[in-house]
Amino acid sequence: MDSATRKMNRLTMFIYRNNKFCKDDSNYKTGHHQDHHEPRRLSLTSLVSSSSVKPPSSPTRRTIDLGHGSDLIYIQRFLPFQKSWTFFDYLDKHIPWTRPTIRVFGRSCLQPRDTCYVASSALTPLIYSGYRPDAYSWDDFPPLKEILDAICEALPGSRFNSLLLNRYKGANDYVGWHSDDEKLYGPTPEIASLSFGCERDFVLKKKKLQEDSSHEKRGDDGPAKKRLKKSSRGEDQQSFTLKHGSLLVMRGYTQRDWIHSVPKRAKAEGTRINLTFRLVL
Ligand SMILES: O=C(O)CCC(=O)C(=O)O
Ligand SMILES: [Fe+2]
Repeated sequence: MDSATRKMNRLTMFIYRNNKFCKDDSNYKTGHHQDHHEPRRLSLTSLVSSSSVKPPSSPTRRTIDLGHGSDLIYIQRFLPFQKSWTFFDYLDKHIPWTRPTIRVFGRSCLQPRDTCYVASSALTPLIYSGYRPDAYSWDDFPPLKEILDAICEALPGSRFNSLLLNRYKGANDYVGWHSDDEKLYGPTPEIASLSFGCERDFVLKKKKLQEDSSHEKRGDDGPAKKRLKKSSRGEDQQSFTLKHGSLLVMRGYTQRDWIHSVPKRAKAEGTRINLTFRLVL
């Protein structure tokens, strides 16, 4: 075989393997995504220099009316698959993740996931579960600005100036029942939630009138269940599997009238990174 043929064969193999991978995106469901190293030809510099974050054709957008002025938008393939892995790797490596001690139901405990907070300067600080994260600057992480631009383009008229990042390092990491109804977001916050990596369930449950309005944030499942009247599945509960590269937007009175959680899932072995963009008023 001459060298030109060898070159051609290598090129054909490269194209074949990449296409095969693009079509087969099933292996990240349980977080076994080691294959994603194969097609990552995009350099990190292209993360900030190219404008290819925008999907080539507009992905399908589902609106879910929760009733009484609450609704959700779900866009499954908001970011392209491989680009999403490039973001995942950047965030996994470059975000200064911490696992803080928080207070839940009067007790101190380690937050069951890693976190980081990014916000524009001089905003009212965020405090949840007795924890006040230091805010990093958007300038520290240029790819986050790129993601923010893509979200703003998809949601005309929406504004975001802060971002809470969460990293779930396997099946036992979770976020308990809570709503993001802190005063600093106003009465009808819009929260845009972008997911990367291992798929996890995101469950919403309608608040009951009996619920104690001063409930603590992001607790474990037990006490929240006790305070809530038993909720029948159906209209009062919604569940989504948040896919790699997907965008979920919570709007209207969703934070006032609903609680949400990402429960532990034995089969979710891989790492998941979630970004929630918010507007501090
Ligand atoms: O990880 C998620 O999908 C949700 C995170 C969340 O609810 C929060 O940070 O308030
Ligand atoms: Fe939340």
